[in-house]
Amino acid sequence: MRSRQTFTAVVPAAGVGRRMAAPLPKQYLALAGKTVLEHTLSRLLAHRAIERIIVAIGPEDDTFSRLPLAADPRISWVHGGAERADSVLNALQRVSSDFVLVHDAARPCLAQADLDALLASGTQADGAILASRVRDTMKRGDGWGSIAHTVSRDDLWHALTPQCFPTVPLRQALVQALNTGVEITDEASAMELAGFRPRLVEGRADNIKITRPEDLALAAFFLQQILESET
Ligand SMILES: Nc1ccn([C@@H]2O[C@H](COP(=O)(O)OP(=O)(O)OP(=O)(O)O)[C@@H](O)[C@H]2O)c(=O)n1
Ligand SMILES: C[C@](O)(CO)[C@H](O)COP(=O)(O)O
Repeated sequence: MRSRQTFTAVVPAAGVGRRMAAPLPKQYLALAGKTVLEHTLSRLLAHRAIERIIVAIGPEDDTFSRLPLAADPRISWVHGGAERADSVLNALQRVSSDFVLVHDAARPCLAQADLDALLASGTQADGAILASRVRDTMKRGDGWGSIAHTVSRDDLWHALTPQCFPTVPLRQALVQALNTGVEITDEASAMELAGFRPRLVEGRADNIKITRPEDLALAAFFLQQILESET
């Protein structure tokens, strides 16, 4: 990464957290004294190359504006959309930097060293994503609750976030993918469909996405470990 390169980050935070089965959206659940979203935003703002953050929030969200961080001049917000990709695209309309980083609000356990590594690779034409190697043996189900076959785990990765891309190609790729109706669950999927080959940057497996109830306590532990290791 060129030493002066700066980035805008987009943080999709407009989900309802169905799988979390919590009384409020998971990005606002309490984690180590703050909300999940505040930790995620703080992780990004702690990096000198992150100049601005655009947060996509839900249409009914009246919590974000009450967070102390919402007053930070580097942070602005847009309304999200029906799917994660729509939320990201809404935020991308406000991005003017050459490169953009997209990071899930539900991933607070982001280590600065991983962010450094991603930003160093993300300024190439095809972009880059943080990813962690699959460790378990992987099975494909037959749709009826049994194993169809075992999937080779050679060079098989979990796609994580942040994901970093040139802004204009990403915006175009997302529009194109959404118009084709293909399910897009991360930004790299849209870029791949548009013919790009994003780089895989190996990151920590504890950069988990808080998705199910058991993830919150795990995230609290991982976040504490990461913050202690960075002081
Ligand atoms: N329409 C949506 C859906 C999701 N997200 C965000 O995308 C990230 C990853 O999505 P996911 O973990 O699936 O969050 P939810 O959609 O809230 O979870 P669920 O699928 O269990 O409802 C989250 O930070 C979520 O807030 C978003 O901005 N807009
Ligand atoms: C973007 C992502 O976190 C990469 O693994 C994942 O695709 C988000 O999926 P979700 O179903 O929206 O949580």
